[in-house]
Amino acid sequence: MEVGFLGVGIMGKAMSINLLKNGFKVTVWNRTLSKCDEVVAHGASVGATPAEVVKKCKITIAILSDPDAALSVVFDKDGVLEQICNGKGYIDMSTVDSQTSCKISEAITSKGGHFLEAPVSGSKQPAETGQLIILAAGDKALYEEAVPAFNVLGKKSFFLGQTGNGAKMKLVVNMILGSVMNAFSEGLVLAERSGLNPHDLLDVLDLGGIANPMFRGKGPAMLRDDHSPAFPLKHQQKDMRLALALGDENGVSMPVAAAANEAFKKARSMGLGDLDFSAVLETVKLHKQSS
Ligand SMILES: NC(=O)C1=CN([C@@H]2O[C@H](COP(=O)(O)OP(=O)(O)OC[C@H]3O[C@@H](n4cnc5c(N)ncnc54)[C@H](OP(=O)(O)O)[C@@H]3O)[C@@H](O)[C@H]2O)C=CC1
Ligand SMILES: O=CCCC(=O)O
Repeated sequence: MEVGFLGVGIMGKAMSINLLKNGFKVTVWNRTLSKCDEVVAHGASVGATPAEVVKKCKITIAILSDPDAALSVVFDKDGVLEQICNGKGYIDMSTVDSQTSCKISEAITSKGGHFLEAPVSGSKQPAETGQLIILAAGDKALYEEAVPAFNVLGKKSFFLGQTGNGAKMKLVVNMILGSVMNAFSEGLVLAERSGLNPHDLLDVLDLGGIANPMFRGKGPAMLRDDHSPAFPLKHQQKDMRLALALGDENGVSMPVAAAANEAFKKARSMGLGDLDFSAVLETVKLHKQSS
């Protein structure tokens, strides 16, 4: 199957290379075109614009930073809308809000195209190893058509119904993720400042009821102040912001998520936005009591 791929950032690069390794033909585009080189080295072709990719491919996948980026590649000059038509499918795997997804869906379908949103849970390593969790919603027929690709990209795909449900599910998951990361960061600093060995804390956590792959995977690196980006903090803050807006729309009080969002905003203001979201740890370390 020939697949178009828009966006070869951390996720898109890993996912498009994974498709190539599993026998798919892939045509890639990235705003910064030079970033396509590594994917081309694995056998991809390059399209000069999103429109050119859509013209060439029956199905085009996108995974871009945020709502502005997702809208831009569809609506701007040389964008997806210029070539989408009857018989072609567009799958947006970016993490955006449901309003953005619905706006894109309406535009695609008004041109006769098919639209599926399919944000993913899981990060850089699951993207490299095909272990993502795919949260799809929208056009069921396009979902069925995309299952062979989803089976390469992920360990499990969910079809969640109407457009917007995938976006909402992803935001709920990442709201929890971001809140937990803040509590974990506070725990690491509290352990150290109160005279405990934080490595012992990691061992204790790993044996208990709140053991999880994130503590296990990121904890040791965080203790080394290594925040090499797998999931950039600026994207986690965007997700907290969008999840809080979803809370507003639905009258859900989320004081924990609101506090976590403030910590991520603080981290961004400290210039940590391009580091992993674990760098929120640095905001906890800022506060040192003077005796
Ligand atoms: N990293 C992770 O662990 C996960 C990320 N996600 C989500 O996936 C999406 C991508 O994440 P990730 O790969 O980490 O992000 P990156 O920051 O690594 O990549 C972002 C991509 O978006 C492109 N982009 C940004 N702005 C624009 C624009 N205005 N027009 C066109 N292209 C644009 C970038 O192009 P350029 O190279 O030119 O800047 C790049 O291709 C985000 O929505 C994120 O929340 C979901 C699950 C996990
Ligand atoms: O959206 C990003 C999710 C990152 C993760 O699941 O570790």
